[in-house]
Amino acid sequence: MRGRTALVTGAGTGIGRAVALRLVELGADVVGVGRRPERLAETARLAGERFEATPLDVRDRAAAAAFVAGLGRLDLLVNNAGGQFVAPAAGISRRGFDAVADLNLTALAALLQAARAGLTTAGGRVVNLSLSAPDRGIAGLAHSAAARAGIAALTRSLAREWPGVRLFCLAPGTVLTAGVGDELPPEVLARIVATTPLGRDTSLAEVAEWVAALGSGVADAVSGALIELDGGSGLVSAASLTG
Ligand SMILES: CCCCCCCCC/C=C/C(=O)SCCNC(=O)CCNC(=O)[C@H](O)C(C)(C)COP(=O)(O)OP(=O)(O)OC[C@H]1O[C@@H](n2cnc3c(N)ncnc32)[C@H](O)[C@@H]1OP(=O)(O)O
Ligand SMILES: NC(=O)C1=CN([C@@H]2O[C@H](COP(=O)(O)OP(=O)(O)OC[C@H]3O[C@@H](n4cnc5c(N)ncnc54)[C@H](OP(=O)(O)O)[C@@H]3O)[C@@H](O)[C@H]2O)C=CC1
Repeated sequence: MRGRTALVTGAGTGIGRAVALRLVELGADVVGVGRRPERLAETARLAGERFEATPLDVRDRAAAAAFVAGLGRLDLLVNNAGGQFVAPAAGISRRGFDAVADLNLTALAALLQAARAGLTTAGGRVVNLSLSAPDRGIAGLAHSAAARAGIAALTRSLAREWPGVRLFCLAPGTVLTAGVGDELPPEVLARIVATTPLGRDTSLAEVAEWVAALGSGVADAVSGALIELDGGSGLVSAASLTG
């Protein structure tokens, strides 16, 4: 990855940090964004000088577009920033739905639009993080499942429209980050993990390695693909986070 520039959103925590560190380890120059400067600063401390942190809210369209355009040539874009709250659909207000749809789909689409020229110049690659099997429905996550299914469709559509740019949708199942621990009680996470065919979670290192591999060019015969990194959980049943 030496000599290549990567942008990782949500690089201050969890999956985003692990991805940023792995890419730096492989020689890339990594730009990491997120809202909380102190989280990004910790990633920078761990990563060393080839990581550059910029506080940015990806939902701020103007700021995000200007920032991405300023990067110029872009070899790899990792759209990892995301999140939601767990609630039954009946308890999700219009504003709540909009907030989650915006963060996980609309803002991501806008960032891709802003990065198109830089990606095209580089013959670059994109990894969009989604969530395992949203198309089967996830009870307690209607807003996010809808947005995440949209990411896969967006990935496929842009793969048709942007010649020379490879786009992938990487959909983990359960990755035991602090972020997911704040959202879901341990017994719910244990139940989801136990019911996956492989009976296991997905490690941070595995997600980071997949992103690095897709970003490195080993999968350059592929574009538009959805890769479910979930121990097979999407195969067995629609998930429920509400019991
Ligand atoms: C098959 C395998 C499967 C595998 C399944 C694997 C397990 C799950 C995998 C998922 C993993 C992860 O995502 S890990 C990442 C975990 N971390 C997170 O997701 C936390 C991030 N969440 C957030 O930051 C926020 O919730 C975010 C979505 C961005 C919204 O932030 P905002 O500041 O824009 O929102 P706010 O202004 O606070 O609120 C906007 C509206 O949302 C409403 N709202 C906010 N929280 C609410 C709540 N708990 N219940 C109802 N409504 C809520 C508010 O009342 C507002 O509506 P009004 O009242 O009408 O005004
Ligand atoms: N952990 C899991 O089991 C799974 C996670 N995922 C997805 O993978 C991604 C990373 O998850 P994980 O590391 O576990 O969770 P985290 O909560 O640790 O990561 C989310 C990251 O996104 C950043 N972020 C959130 N909102 C914004 C915003 N508006 N602008 C810029 N950055 C933002 C956060 O930083 P800050 O708050 O500082 O802005 C944070 O670094 C998420 O999209 C998540 O939904 C998918 C499947 C499973």
